[in-house]
Amino acid sequence: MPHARTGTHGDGRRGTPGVLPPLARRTGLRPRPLPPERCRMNALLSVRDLTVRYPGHGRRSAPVLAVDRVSFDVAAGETLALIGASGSGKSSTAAAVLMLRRPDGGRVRFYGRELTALDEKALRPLRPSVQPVFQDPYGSLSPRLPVREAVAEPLRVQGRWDPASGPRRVAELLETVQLDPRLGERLPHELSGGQCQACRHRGGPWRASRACLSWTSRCRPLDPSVRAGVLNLLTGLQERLGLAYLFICHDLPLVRHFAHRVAVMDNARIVETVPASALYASGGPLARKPPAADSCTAPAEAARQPMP
Ligand SMILES: Nc1ncnc2c1ncn2[C@@H]1O[C@H](COP(=O)(O)OP(=O)(O)OP(=O)(O)O)[C@@H](O)[C@H]1O
Repeated sequence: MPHARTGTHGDGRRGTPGVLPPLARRTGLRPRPLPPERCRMNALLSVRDLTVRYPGHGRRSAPVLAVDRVSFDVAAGETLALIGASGSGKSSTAAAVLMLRRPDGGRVRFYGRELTALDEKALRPLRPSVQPVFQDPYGSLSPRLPVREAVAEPLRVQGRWDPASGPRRVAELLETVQLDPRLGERLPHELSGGQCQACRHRGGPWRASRACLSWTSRCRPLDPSVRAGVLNLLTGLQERLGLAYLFICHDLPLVRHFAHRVAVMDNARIVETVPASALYASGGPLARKPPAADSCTAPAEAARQPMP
């Protein structure tokens, strides 16, 4: 078995403070190591020929082909960013991967199980391992439950709640995500957006040693230090637990920093997959067509990603 190694991004980011990318310097984001070699060889999430169609509404509107035979892999410990112009099919891809919407074609294989072949009942136990993190952090927490209850909920659901040790474990977990345990008494609307996002990850260490998180987010411009905190938290969890992330975001500098690879969607297809460090490189996907300040573009002329 090959020896696991910690790599670099090829641009000298790891472990060399003098050459940290500007975004990391400005925001306090941690530099990202590449996933170990052995992890990159094993796809945790494998998507093949994924297809999503929406029916037309009424007699005049035609059906929409939102995802057209999309294929990609994400390894344990790896972040794959999905970028592309608005309407290119990113959210529909994420929804189908998460099986929130049954795909109309193709296969989704997660941790060796073919999700697309399972019915709802068989999917249920796998759901905690494939988690979305939505752009609205408030919407993912019950508005009426104090934060400590939201944190305790996975343990209760799994029948693992121990009244003697439970409160201490909740406090420890809040500390793990860098929240003062006293915040546990508050309701979600009494927390900042970043604090809510941190709570949303409460189940991570308990729920799954492997998880696929889809951040179906436009990375709303939270306070940069809060956002850096959330992303550092995600990075820490990924390193500790070998999580795979599918990261959907319009903030390209952030994508370049946070992701290992980037898949570019255009008109329902993945047209190119490149290392994140190549995002702005000469001849790279975005070098050909500079992105607008708040959005991203996809090269229409690029060939479809070949199937492995
Ligand atoms: N429920 C729906 N019914 C019909 N068409 C839909 C539906 N949801 C999305 N679409 C269409 O599918 C296509 C892909 O939409 P999708 O939301 O996946 O794109 P996106 O890349 O995530 O866009 P954005 O970056 O704006 O969120 C678009 O043309 C959109 O209008």
